Amino acid sequence: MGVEICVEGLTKSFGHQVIWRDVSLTLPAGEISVMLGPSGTGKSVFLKTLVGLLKPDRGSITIAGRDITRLREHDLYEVRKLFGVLFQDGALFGSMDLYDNIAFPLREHTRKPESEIRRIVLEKMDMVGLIGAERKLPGEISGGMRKRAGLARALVLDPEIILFDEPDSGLDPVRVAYLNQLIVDLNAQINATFLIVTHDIASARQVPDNIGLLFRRELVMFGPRQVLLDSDEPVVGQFLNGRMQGPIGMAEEKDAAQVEQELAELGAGHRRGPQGGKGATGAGVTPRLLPSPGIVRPPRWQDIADRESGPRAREGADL
Ligand SMILES: Nc1ncnc2c1ncn2[C@@H]1O[C@H](COP(=O)(O)OP(=O)(O)OP(=O)(O)O)[C@@H](O)[C@H]1O
Repeated sequence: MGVEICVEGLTKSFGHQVIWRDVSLTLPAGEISVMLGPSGTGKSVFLKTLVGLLKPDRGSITIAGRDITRLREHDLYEVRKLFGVLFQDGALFGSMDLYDNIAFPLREHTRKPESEIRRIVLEKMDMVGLIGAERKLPGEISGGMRKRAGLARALVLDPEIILFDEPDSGLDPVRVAYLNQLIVDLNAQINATFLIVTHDIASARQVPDNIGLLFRRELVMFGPRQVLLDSDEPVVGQFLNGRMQGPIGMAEEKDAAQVEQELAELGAGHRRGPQGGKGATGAGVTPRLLPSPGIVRPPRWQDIADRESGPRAREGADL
């Protein structure tokens, strides 16, 4: 059913470099959340901290009633079994075919017989559309297929939580669209809690229930998708519209006077970026990507479908 992750007052530094401080948020059980932020703001560090690979300096991460920042290695090992992680490149073993790659966690962490392993591997390969590619090596397939293989491997231990580190990196827009649909479909089918780190604005607008944004060593905002898409917070608007105008600069943060001038110009209707315009919503709130027809949807999807087809959504569509 997925478990809730409750993060409170989390701070992480490497030496004197503070990565982020006082991060608090709750990833609701079974929902999809996306974490955004400019490069280097510590999104990957956040994922690694959630799974217990990095220790925070302060704060707590409560999963299934236990603060994992205080667990000993042995107990942490048990908690990690709740997680599936999709790394950026799929993190497949190059010398193993896809079948053996996907079977690896089952052979490593369980005592299941090969017949049961075969059933599970083929089931997960089917879920991600890879049936027939069992004997391919990672080097022989496309980047999109490698991601799907990595996803199948993340699924074999039936995780309650799946973390995705930039699942769309290196994929063309069509492959990203297919992967997004797969993510939404999987979430509806297995009902696990998903957290996705991405730079892809279109994905961030359509896929999640919740969006968070890390900037200037803080979590600027975390909340329901529509709240962030409607937000007047300059950095949120800049990021979700991919604009140059706003607090985020090319290599580093801009000074306050420059930001103020840019935002004033933007407010006065001076369009300079590809999607210049005021507010995060720009051309209305992007509709939510729904699970494919035929997939039995958990109850929250009905609420989303009703909301998306309600009067407000129609107003947005008329703009
Ligand atoms: N093990 C480590 N030791 C020291 N510094 C680290 C370590 N891991 C990450 N960092 C630093 O933490 C900062 C944040 O890195 P991270 O990879 O989490 O950023 P990110 O937001 O995921 O970036 P991107 O969007 O470019 O992938 C960087 O300055 C990085 O150099």
